Amino acid sequence: MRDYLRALPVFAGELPAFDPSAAPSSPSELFAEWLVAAVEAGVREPHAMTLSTAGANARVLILKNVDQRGWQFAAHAASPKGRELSQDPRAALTFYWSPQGRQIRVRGPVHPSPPEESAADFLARSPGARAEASLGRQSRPLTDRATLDNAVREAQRGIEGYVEPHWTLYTLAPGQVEFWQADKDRKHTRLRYSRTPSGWTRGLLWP
Ligand SMILES: Cc1cc2nc3c(=O)[nH]c(=O)nc-3n(C[C@H](O)[C@H](O)[C@H](O)COP(=O)(O)O)c2cc1C
Repeated sequence: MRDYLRALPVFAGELPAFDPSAAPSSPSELFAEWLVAAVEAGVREPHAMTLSTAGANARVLILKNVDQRGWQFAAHAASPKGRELSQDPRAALTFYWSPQGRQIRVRGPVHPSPPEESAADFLARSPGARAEASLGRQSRPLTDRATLDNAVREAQRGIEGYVEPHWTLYTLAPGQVEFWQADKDRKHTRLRYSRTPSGWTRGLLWP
């Protein structure tokens, strides 16, 4: 396996240019620029990201929105990640867009959004996704597939107009955001934004 892994290429293909001196003053603006570039480069699911929680746990989630408040995602509050976030709000998000050799790391505390925003997110989901989420059993042991199918079928009967009260739109308010651009010679470009009381500061990091 070691030789097999060693033979796999890293940062193959053409990599985009990144000039940190021309970067916008806020990380959400640069994130939006990189996201659009990732879509144009054909990255599949560029809005899939790894959420790491303080309980030394990580999983992939879908990004719901980014604005001046932060990066948003949605989940059931009774899931392991929901419980971990209520115990310790410190978290990190990681994006990796392989065709471009780009990584983005976002760190900061996570807060639940107001119930009406969470409800709007829940209602925007498909009926099947709402029914599944309404069960509130995520990550618990499952005896067999038929039990899941029956439970979802049952939940779908009363799903019209129902809002799952534990469904939560979370916002990670970033303290630091790092943009990482791969370089074939390993002289990667790293630009880190740090939040200060007077706004964002920017600085380069050693690769
Ligand atoms: C591409 C992708 C997108 C996902 N999106 C979400 C999501 O938006 N919300 C969610 O709760 N789980 C999502 N999941 C499932 C999570 O990775 C995870 O399995 C689940 O939330 C249970 O995590 P937990 O046990 O840490 O709470 C997604 C998985 C993948 C692979």
